[in-house]
Amino acid sequence: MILSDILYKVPLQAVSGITDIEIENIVFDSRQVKNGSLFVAIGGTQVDGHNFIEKAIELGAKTILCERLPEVLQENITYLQVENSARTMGLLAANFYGNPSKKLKLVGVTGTNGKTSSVTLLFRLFRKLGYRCGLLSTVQNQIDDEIIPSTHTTPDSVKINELLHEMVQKGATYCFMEVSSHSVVQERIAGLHFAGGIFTNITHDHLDFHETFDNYIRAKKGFFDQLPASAFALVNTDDKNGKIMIQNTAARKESYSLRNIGSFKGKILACGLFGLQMDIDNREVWFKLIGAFNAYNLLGVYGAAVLLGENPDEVLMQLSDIQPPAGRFEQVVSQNHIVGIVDYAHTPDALKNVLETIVDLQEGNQQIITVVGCGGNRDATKRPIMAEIACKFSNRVFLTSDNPRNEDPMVILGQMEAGVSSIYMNKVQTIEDRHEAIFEAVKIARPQDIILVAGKGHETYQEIKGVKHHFDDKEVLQEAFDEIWKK
Ligand SMILES: CC(=O)N[C@H]1[C@@H](OP(=O)(O)OP(=O)(O)OC[C@H]2O[C@@H](n3ccc(=O)[nH]c3=O)[C@H](O)[C@@H]2O)O[C@H](CO)[C@@H](O)[C@@H]1O[C@H](C)C(=O)N[C@@H](C)C(=O)N[C@H](CCC(=O)O)C(=O)O
Ligand SMILES: Nc1ncnc2c1ncn2[C@@H]1O[C@H](COP(=O)(O)OP(=O)(O)OP(=O)(O)O)[C@@H](O)[C@H]1O
Ligand SMILES: N[C@H](CCC[C@H](N)C(=O)O)C(=O)O
Ligand SMILES: [Mg+2]
Repeated sequence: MILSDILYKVPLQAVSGITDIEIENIVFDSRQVKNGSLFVAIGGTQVDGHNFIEKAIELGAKTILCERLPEVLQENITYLQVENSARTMGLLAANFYGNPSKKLKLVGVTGTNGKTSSVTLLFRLFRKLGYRCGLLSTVQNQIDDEIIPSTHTTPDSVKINELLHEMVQKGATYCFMEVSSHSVVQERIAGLHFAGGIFTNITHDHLDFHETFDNYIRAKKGFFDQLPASAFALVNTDDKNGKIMIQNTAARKESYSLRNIGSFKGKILACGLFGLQMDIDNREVWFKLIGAFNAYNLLGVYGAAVLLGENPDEVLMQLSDIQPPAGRFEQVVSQNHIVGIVDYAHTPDALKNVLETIVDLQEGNQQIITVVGCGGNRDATKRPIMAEIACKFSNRVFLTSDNPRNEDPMVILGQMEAGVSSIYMNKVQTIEDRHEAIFEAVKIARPQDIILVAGKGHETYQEIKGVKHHFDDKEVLQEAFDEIWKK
């Protein structure tokens, strides 16, 4: 594509060089540059992409998009100077791929917890309603039946536009995507045209990146601030920051609630291992998802579908038949009836919600045994809190590793242990190796006991020092059940 076409309606501070040149691709990593690339220099959390401009030119980049021009400009290279290169990259990527977000209805979901659950429900619902659909999520990206592996909750702006373009080519009329707070701050969603946005909730997470909770709120609000007037902004008003999200949005303000008034009202009638029984807009419905927190996800999804023009009765009928995504309250039951639950709870609020749900299901002298860890190179302040929550709601707790990444697992575990009150000391044990921790949990379990293995959900790896080793909580639980309890 010709550079001047990619620059259509893109604000630039300065241009040096010709713009009628062919651009092969847009890249923001010098290691991906090929002949004819447009290289975007972005300031990062580790290094500054501006340091790699020379390298990119050596490798064949003909155009450089940057915030600061190099001291010496090279001949035959076009330099574009802008205020914010990440944001501008979003605009260029959209133009490069023919603005695919305008050719389908794109709905984004943001919130600390419930994004994957909500977008997956929406994707499955709209497919059942007869539409071709796309999905961008933590678990996987998808175009109808085709599964495309996912590396981030929200990919970079070039990848998003490339995938949306492919969705449009394949006839998709809807795409449901997760909008992480990182993606808003890093402008990964710049230049996208949303038909709607949903806010699930905001609780403690990612303070390593945002530094303060106020900054975290501001990041999520940034998504709603950029929605167009034609979109809807649907927020959970039972979350105390729900209304803040839509203070400055141009979009149509809508709300959902189990406790307050709202555009979409719901009530939990019953909640058990069978799923949820709810009253939604005066209709009684049964769902297959477990846990009160899923009542919020279901209500938000219902509201969004109605706002997108679907018939409420049809929506509820189809939604009642949908399964949750992988690794969200997934059960593995042993032959002697020990109930294993694998759940992606990796924040204090998610862990509390899942454990409260399990406590509600607890009968007689059933024990709750929790296996949990906290990720390395991520918010360290949530570690002591999560350990204390695990102890508060469980009879026995095994603290263990969850993607230590580049940190020492024993340091992470020490920070978790520091949060455990002295009254709980006798029920908690630290076992660094996750495989061993799950096996120990299974060894001490009796029939009917519930073992929660939290934090990794659908993940099929344990990331240690940059290497992803195969690890699947469900597989390990099954293996432990088979080895220890199969007669
Ligand atoms: C903290 C964070 O968000 N990091 C993301 C960020 O990287 P960064 O800012 O650290 O990049 P950097 O290494 O400092 O490099 C700066 C720039 O120099 C470039 N560079 C670097 C080296 C080189 O040789 N040449 C070169 O051109 C890089 O490509 C980059 O453009 O930009 C990269 C490119 O888009 C992302 O891959 C990377 O995600 C890392 C892998 C990551 O783990 N991110 C997580 C925290 C994340 O984004 N999570 C959210 C979900 C959170 C949630 O809601 O749970 C997500 O959306 O996935
Ligand atoms: N609406 C909700 N409110 C609170 N907790 C929830 C909600 N929905 C799901 N959870 C809990 O959070 C966990 C993660 O859910 P989900 O994967 O849907 O969140 P996410 O926002 O996509 O997370 P991530 O930020 O990692 O992408 C679930 O396994 C469950 O324990
Ligand atoms: N999207 C979250 C996932 C956390 C999952 C948990 N298993 C971990 O590795 O911390 C993050 O990147 O913080
Ligand atoms: Mg997710």
